[in-house]
Amino acid sequence: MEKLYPVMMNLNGKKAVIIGGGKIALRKAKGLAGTGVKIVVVSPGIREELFKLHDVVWKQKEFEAKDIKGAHLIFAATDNKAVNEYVCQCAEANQWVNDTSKSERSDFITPAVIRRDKFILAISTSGASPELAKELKIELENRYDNKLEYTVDMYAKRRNKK
Ligand SMILES: C[C@@]1(CC(=O)O)c2cc3[nH]c(cc4nc(cc5[nH]c(cc(n2)[C@H]1CCC(=O)O)[C@@](C)(CC(=O)O)[C@@H]5CCC(=O)O)C(CC(=O)O)=C4CCC(=O)O)c(CCC(=O)O)c3CC(=O)O
Ligand SMILES: NC(=O)C1=CN([C@@H]2O[C@H](COP(=O)(O)OP(=O)(O)OC[C@H]3O[C@@H](n4cnc5c(N)ncnc54)[C@H](O)[C@@H]3O)[C@@H](O)[C@H]2O)C=CC1
Repeated sequence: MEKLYPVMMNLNGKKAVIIGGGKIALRKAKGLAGTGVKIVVVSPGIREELFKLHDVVWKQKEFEAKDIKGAHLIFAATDNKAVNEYVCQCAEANQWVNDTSKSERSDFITPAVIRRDKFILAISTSGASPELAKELKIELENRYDNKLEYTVDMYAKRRNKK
């Protein structure tokens, strides 16, 4: 695989479509929540917690190609790998797809994340071991504690004075 490029995205006003309404769909939606992105979930069934999330619109149906029209980000998160593969096939070349069941098929992947307001630490193994990314996150959570919010604000203030 080619090397991956890390980036922090401003998703305000963009559209993300998640195919599937289960555990992994919920995890991806939680990561997107609060970014200002419009989240559409396409799935015959949906977890209650996902349904209740802010900014989520649920289309109760099985996936069809037209469901990803106009989407900037697409998450193929069904428990059916053939459906996930079909989602990838349906995407236009200028759309970004994350196949949660097959990293090599993805245009982007989501890292393990530590967030302290403006401070964001993203940890990735380039898809090699999500489990390790999660373990490292847990290990680093104490090192980068809530105080960091204030440290960032302090540095930002000092910077703005210049
Ligand atoms: C490529 C990637 C694509 C993507 O999902 O974006 C991907 C892919 C896959 N994950 C799989 C399995 C598991 N994933 C987790 C957990 C997490 N997975 C996350 C990210 C990523 N997972 C991306 C790479 C990240 C990197 O750069 O390293 C985390 C970090 C963040 C997040 O989910 O947003 C989140 C931790 C959240 C946290 O911080 O707590 C666990 C453990 C658990 O759930 O507790 C397991 C079970 C153990 C195991 O299998 O290792 C499978 C097999 C599926 C199958 O069996 O079919 C695939 C498919 C494949 O490998 O091809
Ligand atoms: N990337 C990651 O971090 C991980 C990815 N996975 C992958 O994610 C997949 C999903 O896992 P879970 O969310 O736990 O499964 P789940 O069983 O909780 O949810 C599956 C969802 O897919 C929906 N679905 C099924 N067929 C569909 C169709 N044709 N169109 C639209 N929606 C459809 C179901 O209604 C259900 O809501 C797994 O099969 C696995 O391959 C699993 C673990 C971690």
